[in-house]
Amino acid sequence: MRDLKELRVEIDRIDREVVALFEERMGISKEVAEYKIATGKKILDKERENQKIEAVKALTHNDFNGHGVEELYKQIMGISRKLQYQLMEEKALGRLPFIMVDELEKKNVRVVYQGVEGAYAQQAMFAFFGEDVNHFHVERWRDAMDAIAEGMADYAVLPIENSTAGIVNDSYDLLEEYDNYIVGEQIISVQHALLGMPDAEISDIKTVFSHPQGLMQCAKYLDEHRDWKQISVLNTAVAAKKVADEKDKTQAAIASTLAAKQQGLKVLDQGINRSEHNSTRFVIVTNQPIFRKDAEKVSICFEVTHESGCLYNVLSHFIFNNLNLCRIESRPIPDRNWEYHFFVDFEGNLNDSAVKNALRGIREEALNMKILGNY
Ligand SMILES: C=C(O[C@@H]1C=C(C(=O)O)C=C[C@H]1O)C(=O)O
Repeated sequence: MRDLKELRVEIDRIDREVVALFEERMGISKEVAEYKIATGKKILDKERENQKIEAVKALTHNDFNGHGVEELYKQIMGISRKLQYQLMEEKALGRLPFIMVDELEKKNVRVVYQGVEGAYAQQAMFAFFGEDVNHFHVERWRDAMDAIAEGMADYAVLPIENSTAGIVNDSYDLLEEYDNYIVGEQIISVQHALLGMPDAEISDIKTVFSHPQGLMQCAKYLDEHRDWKQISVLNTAVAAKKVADEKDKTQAAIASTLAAKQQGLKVLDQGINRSEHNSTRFVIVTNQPIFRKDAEKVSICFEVTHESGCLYNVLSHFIFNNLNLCRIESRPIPDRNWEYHFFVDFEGNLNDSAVKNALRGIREEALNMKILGNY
C-alpha cells in the first residue's frame, strides 16, 4: 500500500493539470463568446452540449466514471456559459425592457383595489398612497388587473402572501397571465375579529363568512366552534357587508374592526387569528414596465422543461452571480398536469450587472421567463 502523503502528492500534480486545462478551456469559451456576440448567436447550444456529454462519457471505462464525467461536464459547460453571458453583458449591452424612474408617481393617480370599503386591500392602499388618494374598488382581482391593463386605473393593489396562511394563489396566477408589473409592496398587520349583528351574541352564531384566507388564518379559533358552518366569500369586507345586509343574528363575518365600523356591526370577539403577528403582503401593480432606481427586490416567473436538473440549472445563475433568493413558489400550469410555473423573488436592482447577467442566463436557458417587477 502506498503512503497517504505520496498519494496526495500525486493528486496535487493531477489537479494542477486539471486546473490548467480548465483555464485553457475557459479561454477558448471566451473566444466562442466573441464569435457568438459578433454573429448574434445564442450562448446556449443544447445540441452541442448533449453531443459533448455523450462523447466524454464514451471516453470513460466504467458506469461510475461515466455518470461522474456527465455531472462534471454539466458543471463545466454551465460555468463556460456563465462566462459567455458575462462577456455578452459587457460587450453587447442590450437593455432590459424596463424604464428606471427616480420615484413612483403617487399624487394625481387613480388606484383600484378588490373588495368593498374596509377591505384589508384598502388599508394597504391608504398606507402606500396616503388616505386622500383617488380610488375605486372592483369585485374581483381579475377586474383590478383589467382596470390597470385598460388604463382605468394607474395602480392596483393585490394581496400576495399572508404570514400564516401562505401565498394567495390567484394573485400569482394573474401576475403570470397579465402584462402588468409590480412596482411596490405594502405589508399590513391583519387582526381579524368576529363580527355579528348589533343584537347578536357568540352563542347565536351558526354560520360564519369570510375570505378563504380569513378562515384559514382563524382555523384554530374556528376549531373551537365546530358546529359553525364556514362559507367562503370574495373577501372579508364582502363577508361583513353580507352579514349587515341580511340582518340575520345567527350569521357572523371574520373581518377587520374597521369593517365592523363601516357596516355597523358588533365586534363579538377580537384577535381571533392564530398568530398575533398575522400580516399580509400586498403588491402594487401597474401597466408599465417601470422600476425605482433604488428598488431592491426583483420578482420573476419562469417555466423549465420536465427534465432532471433543469430547476437546479436556473437557480445556479443566482448562486453564480451571488444573488440572494428571498422566496420561491411554484404554481400548476392549467391543462398541463404536474408541470409548474416557478416564481422567484431575489434581492437586487435591474441596473446591477449581477442581476442583468443572471436574468440573461435564465431567459436563455429556461423555457420562458418573465420579469414581474423590481420594487
Ligand atoms: C462553448 C460553447 O458555448 C456553450 C458551452 C459549451 C461548452 O462549454 O462546451 C457548449 C455549448 C454551448 O452551450 C459552444 O457553443 O461551443
